[in-house]
Amino acid sequence: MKSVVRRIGQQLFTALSAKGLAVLVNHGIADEKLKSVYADLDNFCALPEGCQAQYLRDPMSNHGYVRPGMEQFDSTKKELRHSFNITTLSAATMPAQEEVPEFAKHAVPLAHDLTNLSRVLLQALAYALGVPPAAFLACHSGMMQSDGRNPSTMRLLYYPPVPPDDERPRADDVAYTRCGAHADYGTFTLLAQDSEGGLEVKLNGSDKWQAVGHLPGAILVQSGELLAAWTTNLLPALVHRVVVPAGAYTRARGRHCVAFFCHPDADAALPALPLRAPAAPAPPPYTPHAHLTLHHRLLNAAHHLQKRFRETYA
Ligand SMILES: O=C(O)CCC(=O)C(=O)O
Ligand SMILES: [Fe+2]
Repeated sequence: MKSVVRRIGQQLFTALSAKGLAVLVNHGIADEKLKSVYADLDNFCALPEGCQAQYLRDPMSNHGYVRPGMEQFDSTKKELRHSFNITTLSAATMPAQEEVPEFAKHAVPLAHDLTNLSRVLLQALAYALGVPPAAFLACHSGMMQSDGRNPSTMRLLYYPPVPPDDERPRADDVAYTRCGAHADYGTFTLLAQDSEGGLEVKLNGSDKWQAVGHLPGAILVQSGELLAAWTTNLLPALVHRVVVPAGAYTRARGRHCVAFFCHPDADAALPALPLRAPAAPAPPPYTPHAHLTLHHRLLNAAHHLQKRFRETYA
């Protein structure tokens, strides 16, 4: 088992250091589990606003429903996106049985699966970086423990169909997008998506957006800002966005995905990296929020996260 995890670590390190992105196959999470939560989120989005309002995101815990426009990465466009952030697994904080019958029943096991998968990847990465796997794992011990010690979040996302240009009132002369450019804030993000497409990334060193193709059943691993800061950019954060597809047919369809944002515990001090690393590559040309110094980010992951939330949530 240990040698398998080591090998995964080597492959993950190679992919994340070259691209900030890795593709996982044979991860053991059945597609049906994802389809079930996609359907539950559709049902939640179809509820009357008054009913949804009980579940609006709580800024303290980051848990809850985020309506389109409430979180913006790109202030120049309207971001058409519904999210349901899950940071605690208590059924009382999820849509009730009478509203979306199996929401909690589907979401909780999926959150456990993604937590377990994250734990394997954390150990694998630790081997590759030369830090003690148990210590690195211990820095993430509060993931999905529902006790407020760790900000890791499973987010269900639904991007509704985009209104066709000719049906948009002139006064509403606003450009739409699905998700503006950003890098995620934590250690890494696991991303499972349906086959609709639209995800684009800037691979390390390039200023060009590249579409990420859809590999059925695969889960993407995207490195986050905290991992980049901790490794002094040996593993650069992946800048990504979700664009509106070009064709009228695909624009008229919704897109679903599940993102699992893996973060360290709020009070964790990450183990020091051994100085075996080669010289860190130059930072990517697009460095969002460059005013936050590396030093500051490293010392205070919790403040870093709160700052990002202030920047993006209305
Ligand atoms: O929908 C996606 O594929 C990505 C969503 C995303 O980047 C985010 O919520 O941070
Ligand atoms: Fe993201």
